[in-house]
Parts: sequence; structure tokens; C-alpha cells
Amino acid sequence: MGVSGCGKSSVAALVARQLGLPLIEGDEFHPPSNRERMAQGIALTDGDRAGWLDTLAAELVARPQGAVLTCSALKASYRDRLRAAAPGLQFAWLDLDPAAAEARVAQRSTHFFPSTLVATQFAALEPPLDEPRVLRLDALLAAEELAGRVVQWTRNIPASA
Ligand SMILES: Nc1ncnc2c1ncn2[C@@H]1O[C@H](COP(=O)(O)OP(=O)(O)OP(=O)(O)O)[C@@H](O)[C@H]1O
Ligand SMILES: O=C(O)[C@H](O)[C@@H](O)[C@H](O)[C@H](O)CO
Repeated sequence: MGVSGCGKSSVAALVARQLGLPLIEGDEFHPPSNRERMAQGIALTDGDRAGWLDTLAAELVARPQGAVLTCSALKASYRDRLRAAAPGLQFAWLDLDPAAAEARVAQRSTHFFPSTLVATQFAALEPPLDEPRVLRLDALLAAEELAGRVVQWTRNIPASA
């Protein structure tokens, strides 16, 4: 989880491969209307994200053996929606500063998400502090290092944590 550009896709691909789990790319499940809004520079609202989160929840339910999901999951209520579908869900939070996020997104010329929206991601972000099963990571570290930390954490976390 984390804002646009924090490295969700890059790190999750490595984690999924190392854990031998399916990868669910959250962005692929946005309805066209959401993608159009973002491409036009309009930030998504809670209402825009509600159906998308329901879809992602269903994707998790469909994989009881586990999966690696990339999802911005910016607000506590969004994370609670996903946890309700997948009890025990773990969140790796790629914590990145606004300037670095904007620089990364601006460099991606082919992506639908414009860098002008990065500030709105930080406005929406409710950091997952004091929530269960959360690993905070410095997203400036190398993707391989981040993936290694996630894999180690997810293998060691007790089921009851
Ligand atoms: N740890 C990293 N160090 C340096 N650059 C990175 C790192 N992780 C990702 N990047 C680069 O930053 C950009 C965004 O990465 P990525 O697409 O993985 O982020 P994301 O969180 O999935 O973004 P979005 O939600 O907008 O799709 C890419 O150009 C990627 O190569
Ligand atoms: O909740 C959101 O606002 C969205 O999921 C965004 O995070 C983008 O889809 C993603 O970052 C693509 O760049």
C-alpha cells in the first residue's frame, strides 16, 4: 500500500515471485470511469473507490491460499474493507515523501496517472499507524531490499498478531 509512485507494483512483483503467490494488480480493477477521472487530473472520492475496493475484496476472497495485492489503500476505512474480506491481511506500507513520489510519477510518461494528482494522494493518506499487521518501509530503499524485508516479515509474523 501507499501513494502513487511509492513502488507497489515493483516491489509486489518481486514479493509474489519469492513467495510463490499470485499477484493482483489493484489498478487493473479500476472501472474505466475511475481511470478516466484520474487521467483527467481528477482525484478519486470515497464513492469512486467503494466499488473498486469491493472488487479487490472479492479477488482476495477468491484466493484463500493467499495473494499479493497492490492497492493504494490510502484510508483506514479502505483497509478495514479489505481486512473484512481477508482476516489476517498484512499491509506493507511503502512510505515515500511527496517530492520523491512526484518525481517518480513525473518520470513515467506512459502511465495514466498524472503527477499533478500526487498531492491529492498525500491529502487522502491516513498512515496505518497503530493498525495490526503493518510493516512500514522506507520506500527510498532499493526494490530488491524492500521485497526481501516484506518476504522475511510475512514469513515470520505470527498468525495471531
Ligand atoms: N524502490 C525503488 N527505488 C527507486 N525507484 C523505484 C522504486 N520502486 C519503484 N521505483 C520506480 O518508481 C516508479 C513507480 O513505481 P511503481 O509503478 O512500482 O509504483 P506504484 O506504487 O505501483 O505506482 P502506481 O500506484 O502509481 O501505479 C517506477 O518508475 C519505478 O521504476
Ligand atoms: O486510490 C487511488 O487514488 C488510486 O488507486 C491511485 O492510487 C492510482 O490508481 C494509482 O496510484 C495509479 O497510479
